[in-house]
Amino acid sequence: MRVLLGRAGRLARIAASGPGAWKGWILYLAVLGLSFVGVWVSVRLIAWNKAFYDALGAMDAGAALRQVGVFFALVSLSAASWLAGDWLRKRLLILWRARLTSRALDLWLDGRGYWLLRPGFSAQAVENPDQRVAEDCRLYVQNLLTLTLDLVSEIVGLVSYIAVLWSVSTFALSLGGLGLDAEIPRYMFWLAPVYVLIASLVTHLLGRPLNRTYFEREKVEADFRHALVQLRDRADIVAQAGGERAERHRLDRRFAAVAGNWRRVMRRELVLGLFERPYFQTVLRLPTFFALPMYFAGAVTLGGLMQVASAFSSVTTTLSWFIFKYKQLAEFVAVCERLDGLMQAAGHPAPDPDVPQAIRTETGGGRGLDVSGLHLATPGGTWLEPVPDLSLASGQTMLVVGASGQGKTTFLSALAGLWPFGTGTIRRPAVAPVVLPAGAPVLGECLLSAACYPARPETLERARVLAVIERIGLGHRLQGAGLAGLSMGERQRLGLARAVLNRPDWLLMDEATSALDPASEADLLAWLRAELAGTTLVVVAHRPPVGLSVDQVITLGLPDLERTLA
Ligand SMILES: Nc1ncnc2c1ncn2[C@@H]1O[C@H](COP(=O)(O)OP(=O)(O)OP(=O)(O)O)[C@@H](O)[C@H]1O
Repeated sequence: MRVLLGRAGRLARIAASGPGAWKGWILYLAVLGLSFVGVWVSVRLIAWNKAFYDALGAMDAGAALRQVGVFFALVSLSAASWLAGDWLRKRLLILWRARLTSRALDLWLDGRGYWLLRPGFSAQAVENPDQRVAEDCRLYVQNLLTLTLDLVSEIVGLVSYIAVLWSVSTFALSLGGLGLDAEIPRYMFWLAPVYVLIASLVTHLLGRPLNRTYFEREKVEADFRHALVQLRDRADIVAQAGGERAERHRLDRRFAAVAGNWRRVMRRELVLGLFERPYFQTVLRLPTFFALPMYFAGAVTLGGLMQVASAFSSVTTTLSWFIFKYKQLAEFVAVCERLDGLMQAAGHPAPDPDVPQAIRTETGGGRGLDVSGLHLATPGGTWLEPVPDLSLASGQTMLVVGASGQGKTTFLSALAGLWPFGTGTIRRPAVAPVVLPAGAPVLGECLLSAACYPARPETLERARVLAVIERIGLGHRLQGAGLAGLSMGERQRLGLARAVLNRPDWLLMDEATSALDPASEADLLAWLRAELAGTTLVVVAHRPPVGLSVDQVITLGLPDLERTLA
């Protein structure tokens, strides 16, 4: 319980604090105030019960008609306050959800959690972060509002209903029928909490396994959705490989986990429902039966009986909050665990502590690079071949070669400050480099944003951006098709445009021109070098790029076979 309150409290602090937090609190208090109006109407309806049924018992048509009018007035007030409360509650929901989402995104992106906390990279990898940010933020705020607002108004309601029940259940229950010479004064009043306490304990025992099952449900649903997104993203590869059956098998396996979890949820909800459902249906009827002995003994009128039954069921229904909300509480517990887990992990993203992470990075004033004693390891702790010590002056070009799998890409990651595993020292420019990764992935939503990434197109001079796109030979793609179907060579051209438009102090290129024909490669690299004359260049390639003069070559691990033969 303490752990849950800790998690829920940490998340609530994020949602309800910060600049302009007062707006949220005003909305919260307004919703709370409106829910009190609802409580007042319910209390008033208990008194209405007596007045109406007594009027019926006395065959007083005028009084009964007046009570019909009172009834409609009360119901209208209740409906109006409910609708207003619901509207304000929805506004509050989006306000607090936006804060929580923004904080989650800050932590996830700024601390590089999205990179460091990937499965296979970190011992505390965060699974399905997309679902946690997109859905859990919404579910958390939704449940927080429903549960806390309900709880407060239930507590206020409870005090009012208890007062009413105390005042109307004046009669005692004689235990003479059981052979005892005793009686329980105000027995209807004492019966209510005992009845609910026993029911709550039973509910908790039957419903406890639901927490874990709900937690699993979110995970398996997210895994299934993610598998479908992967199929969409890799549509061309799957189609070329004729991988439909393999994909179907993968999706079936993920869905089998969803179905398995669903069956477990069904079983557990059935067990809980076997108790909860009959309880729900009897809680409103039983009070009348409990009060019948007094009615037949002539201690109360028909109106009095209805009033005491109504007060009793109001008290028991309010006290039964825990029972009726059990499933929602279980879901809330699961959401708090997932969302707080993401926030905590992203706040201190730590890769596997058992693998050495002793790479010292110094940022020098210039654009040069110095590497000494650098020895890199994989996230699993396997050492790669040591990187030769090197010194690259500002504006120079270095070619990195080596057979496949020797650590060239890993070396670039380490230079960029993204690879924590290993030992040694790197002195590098202060500002982050532009990295053109192997495979030439394209980031951005249209050609303009992809060419400028990570700069936003509106921050650069539009005529220049268009001229660069023309220069790399993609002017014809400015209209229409967006980024769909760009060839590997075209994506690599876009990468070169990114480098030119972002004008980095240093540029890391991983097989960034491998798909270009030699003439285009020579032309574009000469253009890139002229545009970025002062930029320090580190180029990973299995064959020296055509048209780029290289100042230094280093070989990582085993050399390329081609170079060995040469
Ligand atoms: N996230 C990771 N988890 C486990 N092993 C990794 C990871 N990243 C890289 N490795 C391993 O580290 C080694 C070096 O990989 P790297 O990609 O740096 O090689 P490379 O020299 O760039 O290869 P290629 O020329 O084929 O692109 C490989 O054995 C690779 O499997």
